[in-house]
Amino acid sequence: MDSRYEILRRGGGFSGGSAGGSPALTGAQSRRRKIPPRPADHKLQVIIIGSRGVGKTSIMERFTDDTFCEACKSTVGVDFKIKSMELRGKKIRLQIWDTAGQERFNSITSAYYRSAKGIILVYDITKQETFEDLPKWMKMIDKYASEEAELLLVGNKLDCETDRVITRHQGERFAARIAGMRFCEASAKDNFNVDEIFLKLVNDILNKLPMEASNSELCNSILSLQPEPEVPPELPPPRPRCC
Ligand SMILES: Nc1nc2c(ncn2[C@@H]2O[C@H](COP(=O)(O)OP(=O)(O)OP(=O)(O)O)[C@@H](O)[C@H]2O)c(=O)[nH]1
Repeated sequence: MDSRYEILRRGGGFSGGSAGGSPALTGAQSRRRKIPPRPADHKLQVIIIGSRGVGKTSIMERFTDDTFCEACKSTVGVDFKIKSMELRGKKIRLQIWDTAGQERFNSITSAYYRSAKGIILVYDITKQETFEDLPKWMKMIDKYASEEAELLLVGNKLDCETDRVITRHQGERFAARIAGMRFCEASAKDNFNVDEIFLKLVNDILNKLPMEASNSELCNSILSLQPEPEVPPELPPPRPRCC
């Protein structure tokens, strides 16, 4: 079959093409359509957990779609989004699992922990109980997640500074007690530190991949979504995992 016909047929019905007498593609269009998308160098899964209403969905949607919903529905079970990103010259296909904060979904959500290479544990800096729930979430991590998973604690809703009840120091102290856990505060609403959460987590995950460790690209790290800083100042340097 004529390869040009193949291209037209696959593209048929899309975006305002005329019904009869298909115009020939220009050389440039033809070339553009033939190029398949570059396959991902790495496919990674990360999971977002934390109590109800802390902003897990909002963080995910701010990162994947740059949107924020003032009154979104509670997640039922598990939802996910995919975002491709460039990091250190590698194409990363990131699958983000957004879990329900309600306890009654724990039996469903726990099934997603095992394959996650990174875990984002979120609390709300304006809600004491979401911080007090953290040990409960750590138990879930200990029980269901891989020991190799990178951990990041996020105090969300930083834009609500006047309603803050959990100090930054409390968040830092909690994270410091968990071997290898990083910490930052963020605002999904104001889009503060959201890209950094994912970039930092993926960067840490890549550092653990055996192939990557010997790769000289490590010396020239570039986080493509954010030209600078490479390591956000909010995040402390990694600590070795030990108890
Ligand atoms: N002010 C402010 N509100 C936020 C922020 N992030 C989320 N919210 C609001 O908090 C509420 C809950 O947000 P969600 O993203 O649905 O929270 P969730 O953790 O996914 O909730 P569950 O699915 O029930 O577990 C919504 O009304 C959001 O608009 C933030 O950074 N600042």
